[in-house]
Amino acid sequence: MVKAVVLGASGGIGQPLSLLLKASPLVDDLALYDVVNSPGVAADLSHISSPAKVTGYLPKDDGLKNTLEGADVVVIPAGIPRKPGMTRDDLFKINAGIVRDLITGVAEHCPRAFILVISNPVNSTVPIAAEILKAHNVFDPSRLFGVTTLDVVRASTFVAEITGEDSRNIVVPVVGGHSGDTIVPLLSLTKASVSIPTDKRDGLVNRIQFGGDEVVKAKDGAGSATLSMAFAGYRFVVPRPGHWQMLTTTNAIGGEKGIVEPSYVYLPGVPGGDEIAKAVGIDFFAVPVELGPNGVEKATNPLGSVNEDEKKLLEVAIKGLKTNIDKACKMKIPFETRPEVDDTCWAGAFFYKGVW
Ligand SMILES: NC(=O)C1=CN([C@@H]2O[C@H](COP(=O)(O)OP(=O)(O)OC[C@H]3O[C@@H](n4cnc5c(N)ncnc54)[C@H](O)[C@@H]3O)[C@@H](O)[C@H]2O)C=CC1
Ligand SMILES: O=C([O-])CC(=O)C(=O)O
Repeated sequence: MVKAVVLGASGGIGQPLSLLLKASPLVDDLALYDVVNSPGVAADLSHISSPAKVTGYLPKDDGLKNTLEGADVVVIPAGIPRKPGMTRDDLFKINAGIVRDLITGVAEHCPRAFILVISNPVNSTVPIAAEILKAHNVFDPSRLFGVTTLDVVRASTFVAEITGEDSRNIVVPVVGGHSGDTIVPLLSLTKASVSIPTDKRDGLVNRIQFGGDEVVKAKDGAGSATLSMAFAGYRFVVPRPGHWQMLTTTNAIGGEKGIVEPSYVYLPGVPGGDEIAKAVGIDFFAVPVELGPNGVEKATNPLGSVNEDEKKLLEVAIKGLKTNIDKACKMKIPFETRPEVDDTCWAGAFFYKGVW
């Protein structure tokens, strides 16, 4: 039995993601939550002839609790998207509060679920989520994931456009974070081995880093990537058929091993992560992680074999990420009822107090 939850299910990402989850025979129970329209989305999806039972909840009548109880996987695309001219960091103020409230619900009602944070800015919302979970004494770093899969999906697509390969056969490790130059595609480690013309390399890196802006600009005020993000989010939750699959969380819950997917995680808390955290000098960083029934089985370190250009990209990314992580963590407002939080980051305590 797999129960999947989507928080923010009525939105641009939430609806197509919920559709894909409903269509999957691997999901038995699908619970949808939003501040608007979720019962309608659930009623609509419930007519689809696939096994999952679908329910939709609003905040009233203990809606969040009823959504989350018994959840195995909680995907969070709740929050506002960018408009042209905005950075992901500009979303911090509003989305940080939304993520705080939803993660508090997760901590209270399904603390053992795999938590997949899509809401931007991922570089900061994931550290915030970690702090909330810590404040509730239920933080398991192996179960908290910042979803960076769209960067990986874009990398495969854009490399294939240049090389003429089948994009499904191309896997590019994309590390770092999820915004502009914190996104670092390690093209030198692409599998299958491809030949990218030298004069196309910089443009390709830039397109992967700023693929989100391409969509924001094209949508011209109507939001950011939703359909490709739904695909990417689904890919993180449910396995795909075929040899290009990178089996993911539902398989992992089922006990399957050897599932690898890049994700933005709290490195010091996951097996293999300590060494990478020391190498990059920050605690949150996206690397390919191997998943298992308890979440991250192992963080893999591709950084040892990168080329000189990639080393420079990494330096820039680490600097930007440090700022994003510090921003989430530096909100030092001590308060008396604060549960035990470690002294590296107080954002959770801050949120608890309802200051944000
Ligand atoms: N990680 C990634 O790669 C990507 C992240 N995103 C981010 O995903 C987020 C959502 O994007 P869209 O779906 O396009 O936005 P949207 O505005 O279409 O949908 C957001 C949904 O969240 C709901 N919501 C707001 N506050 C809520 C709360 N407290 N509880 C539950 N639901 C709540 C809204 O009612 C709305 O239905 C944005 O922050 C966006 O930047 C978008 C694309 C890629
Ligand atoms: O660009 C945005 O704001 C949405 C996003 O994260 C992406 O498309 O990668």
